[in-house]
Amino acid sequence: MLIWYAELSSSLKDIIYWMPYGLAAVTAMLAIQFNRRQLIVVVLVNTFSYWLIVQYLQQPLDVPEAKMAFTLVCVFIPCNMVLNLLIKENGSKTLRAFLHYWMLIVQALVITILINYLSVDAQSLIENWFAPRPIDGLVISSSALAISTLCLVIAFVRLAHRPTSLTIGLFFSFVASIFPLAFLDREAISSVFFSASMLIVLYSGFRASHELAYRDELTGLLGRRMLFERLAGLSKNYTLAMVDIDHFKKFNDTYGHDVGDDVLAMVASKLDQVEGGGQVFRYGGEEFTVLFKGKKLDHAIAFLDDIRELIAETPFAIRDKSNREKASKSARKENTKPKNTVQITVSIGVAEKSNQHANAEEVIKDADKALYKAKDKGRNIVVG
Ligand SMILES: Nc1nc2c(ncn2[C@@H]2O[C@H](COP(=O)(O)OP(=O)(O)OP(=O)(O)O)[C@@H](O)[C@H]2O)c(=O)[nH]1
Repeated sequence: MLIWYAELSSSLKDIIYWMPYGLAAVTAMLAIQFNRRQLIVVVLVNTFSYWLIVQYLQQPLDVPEAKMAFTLVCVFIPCNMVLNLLIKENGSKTLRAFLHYWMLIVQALVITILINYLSVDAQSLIENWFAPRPIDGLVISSSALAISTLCLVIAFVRLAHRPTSLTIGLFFSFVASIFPLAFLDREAISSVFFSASMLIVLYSGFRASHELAYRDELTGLLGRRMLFERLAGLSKNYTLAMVDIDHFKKFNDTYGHDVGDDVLAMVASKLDQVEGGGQVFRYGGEEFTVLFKGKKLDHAIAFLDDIRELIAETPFAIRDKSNREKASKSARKENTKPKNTVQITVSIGVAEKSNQHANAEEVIKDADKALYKAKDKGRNIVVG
């Protein structure tokens, strides 16, 4: 868009000018629908910043109000974007969410007042800190650059700590929003980059909602719904394995449901390391499915056996709760450390899609039959 902008018709230029507002409206509607405060905050930050740029920054930066607007927007965007990433998502209609919106509205009012009504002396005091002193052709000031860089580093650490679709989207929408600040002299740059920023959060909002519907919360694996969707798109040439944790009921009865959940998560993370092109799904309860697209039975069995062995060789640490309750305070400290370990094993039944299978359900049935055989044979084994 930026490359061809000069040659575009005036009506197309108008569309580009209004695009950030249009995308903001769409994102806001979806954010309310998805119940996501973080998306609404991005909409508010971007909409106000874009308005500020359009309103005050279409003139040379040495005009006092332009200088002040630029100074403030360079601090407003990074600080609010990083804060948004750091505050945990807890819905768009909670008290905390409304406080956050109000905080932004107050900031927007203060900024507008500062630009229009602050005395020249007070303005120059603020500008001494943040004024746009160009560095190497960039318009952004060194202090604004320092603030943006610090906020980007914090946002990146947050992203690395919890890389979900939404945090990835929030991070890159932040990058897209601060980018034009360094190149404000280019025509239409803010329209294009604020639009990009909105599109990124819009897309990540869709991704996050999609994952919510298709991902299993406990294990982080894709769920049964996604398995059947994937299977519907495959006609032939795949191998499918059903994986079941051995004696899991006994385990649950002995150590409790919470420890059982930990075991499920551990087995899921080990299974997810399967090689050879296997994709893992939580089928339900303590059963998992591994799908090998375009692979033969022997190929799948070899990789599944490796993963079965890996699970059997990984000791699972149990915290002894009952003893902890009886123990004295000092002893309690001791007991919070893993006390004993247990061995977890899985049995695996495998089936390859053939002409005799009319549909995916029949392949699953055959893999289930093989799984029963594995249990009969004494468990901790792969049967194909
Ligand atoms: N903690 C926990 N337990 C679950 C979950 N889903 C299913 N279970 C338990 O998994 C157990 C399944 O046990 P069974 O199907 O009887 O079989 P098993 O004890 O694993 O024995 P074999 O399969 O014959 O080796 C039941 O006790 C369920 O309550 C879950 O999400 N969390």
